[in-house]
Amino acid sequence: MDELSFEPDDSLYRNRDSLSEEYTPAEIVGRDSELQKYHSALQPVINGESPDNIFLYGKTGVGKTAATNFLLKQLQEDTERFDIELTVIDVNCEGLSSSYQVAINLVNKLRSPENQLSKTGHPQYEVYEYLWEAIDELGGTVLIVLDEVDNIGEDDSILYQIPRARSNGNVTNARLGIIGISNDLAFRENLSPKVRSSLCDRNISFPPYDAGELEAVLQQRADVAFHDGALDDEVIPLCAAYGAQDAGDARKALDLLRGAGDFARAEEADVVTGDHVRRSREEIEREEVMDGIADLADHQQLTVYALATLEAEGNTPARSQLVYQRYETLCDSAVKDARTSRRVRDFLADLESLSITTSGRQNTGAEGGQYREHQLQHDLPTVLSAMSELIRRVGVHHSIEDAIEDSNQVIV
Ligand SMILES: Nc1ncnc2c1ncn2[C@@H]1O[C@H](COP(=O)(O)OP(=O)(O)OP(=O)(O)O)[C@@H](O)[C@H]1O
Repeated sequence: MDELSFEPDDSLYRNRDSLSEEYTPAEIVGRDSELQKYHSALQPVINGESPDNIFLYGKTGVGKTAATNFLLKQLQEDTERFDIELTVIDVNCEGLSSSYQVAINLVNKLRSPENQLSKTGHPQYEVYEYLWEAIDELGGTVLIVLDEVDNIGEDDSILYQIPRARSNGNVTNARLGIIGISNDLAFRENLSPKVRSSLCDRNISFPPYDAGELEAVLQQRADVAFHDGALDDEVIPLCAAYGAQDAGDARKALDLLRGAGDFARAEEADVVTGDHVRRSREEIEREEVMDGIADLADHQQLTVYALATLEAEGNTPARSQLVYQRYETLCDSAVKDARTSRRVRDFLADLESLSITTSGRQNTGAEGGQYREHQLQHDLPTVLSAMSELIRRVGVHHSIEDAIEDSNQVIV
């Protein structure tokens, strides 16, 4: 061994970073037909022809960005080989809610740091003129990639202006193409016909991954991430099966695998097992539910709070009526007008569909009626900590006094 070389000292991971979002895989697996279509849509570039405008759509985590990065890197290498001038400008439209903002962003990507445009205060036509100028200066073929393009909102004129810039005589020296990427499936449908016909020369749909495709994605990444023999045989099929259930999202499947590796590492296990995967999944679900509760509107959170106090008293599963009474008490304490009991029943149905609570139907027996009973789907401390901000405002109910660290507040 070279004295100065570094050796990984982790017995499980060889390269944990390769499971992260930033890592670019050497190859894209499980997307053969999509890559084929994408490749053929980009073919005009290497022929020195005007590029087609391409629109990629599919749900989150299905490989749209990964396939784009992979193919454009390949295209850049090949254009160099054939002496074709190509510039790729990549803009993620997250946080850019109009064509104006996207155009300024594009201009600034093409300008030197000392020559940047300020973000406001220019007439729109002027920003477009700067853009055409900068693109003409580049010459050759210019591909503009707009990821998460659905953020652009109603002012979508740029999606019309760029594809038409050459035929409108705004750009004469460069061939211009646009690649729009979106995970909002309704976005393309809602584009004005004018924009749709210019932007969508080629539509490429990325469907969710099935379990077999996810296995291929995970296996390829695991070969880089883990030492040989570090994973039990069931680990990858299990992550793939869960990933396929979770909307066929490769990002989630990779997170699950990394979580399992982290559980195994924390307990200094020799191998990652199916049990680690299951615990990783529970942890991820728990975080999702925490986020879900924290995002609820106040009256929905008050409904969860009511159920949590009943749970702390050992009174769950609890009938809707009982939940409602406790909810009214909490509303009083919060100095909020209580919603109707019917509305709270609707909240309880919503909470069940968000996997925050579970509800069951019971028969009343002789009268032949039915009623619903509810309980939390997750442990009480998790739920209470997701609602800590609301509890601070409303006050600590006496039933949860022991479960709250800082219960030095008004007791309801
Ligand atoms: N076929 C694949 N081969 C290897 N890795 C993949 C593949 N598909 C997706 N990934 C990985 O999964 C993660 C999510 O993929 P990607 O960012 O391409 O999804 P996306 O469809 O663009 O999603 P979003 O719409 O949320 O941006 C990335 O870490 C990516 O490297």
